[in-house]
Amino acid sequence: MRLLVSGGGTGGHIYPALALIEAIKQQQPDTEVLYVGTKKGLESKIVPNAGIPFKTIEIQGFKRSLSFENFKTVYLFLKSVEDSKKIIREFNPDVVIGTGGYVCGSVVYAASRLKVKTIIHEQNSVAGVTNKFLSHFVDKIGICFDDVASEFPAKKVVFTGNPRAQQVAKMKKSGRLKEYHLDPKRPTVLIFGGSRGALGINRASLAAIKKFKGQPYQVLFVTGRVHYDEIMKDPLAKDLPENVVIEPYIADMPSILPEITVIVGRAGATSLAEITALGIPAILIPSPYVTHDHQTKNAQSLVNKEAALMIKESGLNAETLFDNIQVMLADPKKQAQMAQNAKKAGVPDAADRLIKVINELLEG
Ligand SMILES: CC(=O)N[C@H]1[C@@H](OP(=O)(O)OP(=O)(O)OC[C@H]2O[C@@H](n3ccc(=O)[nH]c3=O)[C@H](O)[C@@H]2O)O[C@H](CO)[C@@H](O)[C@@H]1O
Repeated sequence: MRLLVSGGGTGGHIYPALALIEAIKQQQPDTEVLYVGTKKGLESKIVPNAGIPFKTIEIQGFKRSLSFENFKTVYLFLKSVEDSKKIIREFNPDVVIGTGGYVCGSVVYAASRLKVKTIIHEQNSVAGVTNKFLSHFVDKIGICFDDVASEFPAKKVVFTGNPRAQQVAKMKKSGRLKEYHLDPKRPTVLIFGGSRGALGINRASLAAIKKFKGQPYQVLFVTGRVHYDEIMKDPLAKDLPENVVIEPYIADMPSILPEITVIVGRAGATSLAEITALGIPAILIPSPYVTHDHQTKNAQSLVNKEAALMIKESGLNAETLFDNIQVMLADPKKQAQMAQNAKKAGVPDAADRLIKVINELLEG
């Protein structure tokens, strides 16, 4: 099979694509893959590092108000559709898959104009702007939350779950925490604010560091690459307690997740797919800065199943962060129940489900 994938901007759109590619290559080793992203998005680092052929186009998102920038955006969109067509003609894919982010808008649209088979994957409980636009042109739409189905043409929608879940579900404890100078035998709290880090979570975590001192658990606090230097300059990050480690980014998150006792983080859809794939108790702090507040909706779906706790960003500070961690760590019964509930919400065969959609589309 010749597979062209596009999705980017943030990790939440990139890692599902990489997980899908990994699963397809396992099942159909002669598959040829090309990934199309932008230079500016995280994909320009993550995808070549994963050894996947990568090409870029130039694109930018629309501003909400009428502005000169929007004319530039329209120009860039039309140009990027032409550039995408060139790449598609050269690569000659059997199918083009978009996993979200502005970049896949141009690529998948161009593919549909060239009559190439197309699929989009929507990770969230609220449809992204790009996927909503593309839903009129594509053949199939893979979703991860039932709620989002009503936003798309019904006959195209298939519930697949997020392929990243399958990649993570098969991971076992491997002692990798040692690489971060942590003890794999000690309960571990992982704090991170999605793929780019989150200022609010970073501030509260920084202010909570002194409280973590002497606790029976250890804390791996991941700041996000762009925030790391600033955090490390802060006096609160000096003389860290022996049980706190600060890192800018975890390149191979699936390898450490099985060793994590509790996750504190945003409620990005791909993070939630990982949490539910393994059944990790979580304290979720949804980003209030995303379209239609979709992270609150993502998080609420787990809270309703008693699979996670939620703190609103407006109520987040060192005390609420620390107190929620204490409550969770002090109650193994609650942890186990939450883990079980989370796992029930997981879709550990999501990549296989999406591959089935691809195969059926190609056969049909
Ligand atoms: C601000 C924003 O627009 N966020 C969106 C973005 O979030 P974001 O890109 O943060 O996505 P998610 O939280 O869903 O996923 C983050 C991904 O990055 C990985 N990771 C994170 C930190 C790290 O150090 N190493 C690492 O590998 C996680 O394991 C996970 O696979 O895409 C998600 C999926 O469409 C949406 O639900 C989010 O609302």
